[in-house]
Amino acid sequence: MAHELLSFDNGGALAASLADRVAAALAAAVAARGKATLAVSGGSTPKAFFEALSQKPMDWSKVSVTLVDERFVPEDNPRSNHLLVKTHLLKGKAAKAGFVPLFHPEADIEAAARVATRETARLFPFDAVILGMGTDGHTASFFPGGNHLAEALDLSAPRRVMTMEAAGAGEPRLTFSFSALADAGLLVLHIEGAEKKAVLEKALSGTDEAEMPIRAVLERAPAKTDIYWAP
Ligand SMILES: O=C1O[C@H](COP(=O)(O)O)[C@@H](O)[C@H](O)[C@H]1O
Repeated sequence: MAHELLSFDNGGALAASLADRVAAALAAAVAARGKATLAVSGGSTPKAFFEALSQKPMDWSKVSVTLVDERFVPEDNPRSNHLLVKTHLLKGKAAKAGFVPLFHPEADIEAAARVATRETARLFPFDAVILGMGTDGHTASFFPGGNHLAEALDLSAPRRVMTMEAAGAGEPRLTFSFSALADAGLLVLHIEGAEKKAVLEKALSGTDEAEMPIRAVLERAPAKTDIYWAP
């Protein structure tokens, strides 16, 4: 499907613009259906965006927030994406939002994925999904060499939370399937820096999704992907 590159002078300008855009999408969903759903990424890139979004006035009590992917670690682990969102987004005006975690303290990660699939089923389709991208071309936890990559990228498979292990992933991961993310009302890829711009250009110049899973989003997502970039 189509994608569009939106370039900004700096990360602050990007964060402000993206926060305006996401807040408008969530407010429109609340006005239309009485509720809104948002799935965000972890990593280092989204902090300024989270801070800006947390201050947007709207009826946050009607908004459910979740993660596109999570490490199989509890919320108090410094590498937890939940901790990142709690610290930078679920505060200020956004403190009233509901948070739906992917991590659950089950005996094993497959059991946690089953619980997360059940607990997140009411969120689809997402009103807004904000993806990130690693310099290896992964997005969500769709990692090159991931043990469940082909199933995760299958758009005809049911929307669900899956497990993923990969050499580049560190801990075992929980991730929404591509089918759960790809038809969002607003689908954004948020990347910053010259290195990620070069990774994006490489992704756009080829077709092998196993090499660079971000290509699935750029080429096959039914929703248009808006790429927010700043140096
Ligand atoms: O592992 C992850 O990394 C990507 C990108 O993170 P960044 O630190 O380079 O911004 C992120 O999109 C994903 O949610 C996260 O789990």
